[in-house]
Amino acid sequence: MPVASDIEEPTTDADAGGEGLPINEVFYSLQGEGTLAGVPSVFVRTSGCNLRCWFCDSYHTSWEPTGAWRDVDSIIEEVQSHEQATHVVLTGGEPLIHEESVELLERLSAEGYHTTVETNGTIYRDAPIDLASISPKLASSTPTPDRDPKGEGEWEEKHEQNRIDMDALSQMVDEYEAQLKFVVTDESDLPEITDLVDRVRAATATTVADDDVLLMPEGMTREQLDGTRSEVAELAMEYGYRYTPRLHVDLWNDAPGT
Ligand SMILES: C[S@@+](CC[C@H](N)C(=O)[O-])C[C@H]1O[C@@H](n2cnc3c(N)ncnc32)[C@H](O)[C@@H]1O
Ligand SMILES: Nc1nc2[nH]cc(C(=O)O)c2c(=O)[nH]1
Ligand code: SF4
Ligand SMILES: [Mg+2]
Repeated sequence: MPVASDIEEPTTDADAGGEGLPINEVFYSLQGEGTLAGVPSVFVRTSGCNLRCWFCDSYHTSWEPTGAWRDVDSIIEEVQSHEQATHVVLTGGEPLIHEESVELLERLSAEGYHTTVETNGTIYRDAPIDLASISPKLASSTPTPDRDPKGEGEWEEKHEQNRIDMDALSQMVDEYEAQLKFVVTDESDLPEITDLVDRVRAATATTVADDDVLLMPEGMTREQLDGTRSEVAELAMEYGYRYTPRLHVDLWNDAPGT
């Protein structure tokens, strides 16, 4: 499976502008999260993010964005090289910070692919998205000085201000088939989740069923998930929400390109 290091020379600043999209990695795997878990899929990971979750499992797309600028043709070509795949997952970083993601999705859709977009739900774009896999960020994601993986809390305020945009979130839920996939650190996250789900329900014309709400245990390694998955599974049963595993972590731990 191709990994980040297979992609030309990384740029140091994925926000710096260029032709096409800053791509951190393209790889073929099983969708590990959400309602399509287990489906063979090609992942296209853009670089750059408007948030900075302390726990981000894609550090080199957020805290230290790296990648190579690639045109849409070359990305499509690499996707098509995985001949068995009918599903493509566009992720990041935050893929919807890039206007060019719309063109990529249009081309993928025209080629007949099912498209999932993994997004933090803060930016709305009009694009052929078959599944909006929205992971709104909770207060427990905020990089306070004691949890900052890089600096001393410089991102705390910006992250806190930008992590929820109700207009973008509601529009996404209204326009696309959507799942709300929350990263759960412990039971203290649940009141915020129920409140946010209520607010989304009030703001949209769409029915958001309890099983459109997914609780995903926080953890980027098997060892970390060992500390969260049982509690999160119990919370899903208690609240009537859906549990999603992190199948890729269970299968391959934190290996690159999985
Ligand atoms: C790296 S993000 C990229 C897409 C988008 N920026 C977002 O956050 O939804 C992909 C998925 O991984 C989740 N994620 C990131 N770090 C995680 C961690 N340590 N444990 C569990 N899920 C994590 C995110 O919430 C999101 O659902
Ligand atoms: N196998 C696998 N499934 C995933 N689902 C969402 C992912 C992501 O990073 O967005 C992801 C990922 O990184 N790997
Ligand atoms: S929003 Fe997504 S990519 Fe950005 S820091 Fe959080 S988990 Fe990472
Ligand atoms: Mg991932």
